[in-house]
Amino acid sequence: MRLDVLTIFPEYLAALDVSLVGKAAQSGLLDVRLHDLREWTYDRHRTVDDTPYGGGAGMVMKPEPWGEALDAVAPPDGPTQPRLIVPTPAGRPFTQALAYELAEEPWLAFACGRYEGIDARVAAYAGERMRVDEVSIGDYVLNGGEVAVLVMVEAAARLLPGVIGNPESLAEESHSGDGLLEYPVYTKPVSWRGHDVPEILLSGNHGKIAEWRHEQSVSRTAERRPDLLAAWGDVLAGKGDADA
Ligand SMILES: Oc1ccccc1-c1ccno1
Repeated sequence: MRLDVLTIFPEYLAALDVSLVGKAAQSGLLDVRLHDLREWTYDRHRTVDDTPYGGGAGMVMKPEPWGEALDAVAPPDGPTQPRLIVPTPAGRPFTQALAYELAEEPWLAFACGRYEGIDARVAAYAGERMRVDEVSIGDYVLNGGEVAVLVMVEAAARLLPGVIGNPESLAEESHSGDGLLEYPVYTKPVSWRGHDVPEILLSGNHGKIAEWRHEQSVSRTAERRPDLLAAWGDVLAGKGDADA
């Protein structure tokens, strides 16, 4: 998978050089390319923003540098085009399902907006030749898209074959296939500062352990994410697909 990240803070993405994503890049599973948007500015101050049409506070990222950067990274006459992901609080929610989708893509490009956002014509222009998804990683506001890119790249890259040691562990994670939150986990020592490991986990009865873990997942989901259980309630009532 090729990953291009366009940003005015390429140093922010240095985290992509460490841990699992860094190892994947070193092993050739990922081809990570960082681009400083200011390479496509030509004035003395290397300006990337300007005041918003229609008034309002803050600044908007100018379309010209973005258009030239996208054309340089993904030439319009090139044989293939990337799927462009634009992190924004106004985007569709980033979910584990979308992470799996992105992990299937041969080429992803990420456009990191700052200020009040990127001139809307940039997504329209890119959409003339590539798939463009505006994506939010949650209902809160950041100063820029770089953090969101780190989140999405890690969530997708870890799903690539060969990136994590034991792919079986993917099946039991929160938001994995069954849509429930994962159960609590324990390791040695069996007793620690007055807290003991639940007896069932020491029983060796794998059927009972699986049952207990499922009960824990359901109770955690009901307590912390009743919205996920509601989705399952609809499925059980034959009203739809929990993954929708
Ligand atoms: O708050 C943001 C500012 C810029 C780019 C992205 C975001 C964001 C917030 C939540 N998901 O993405």
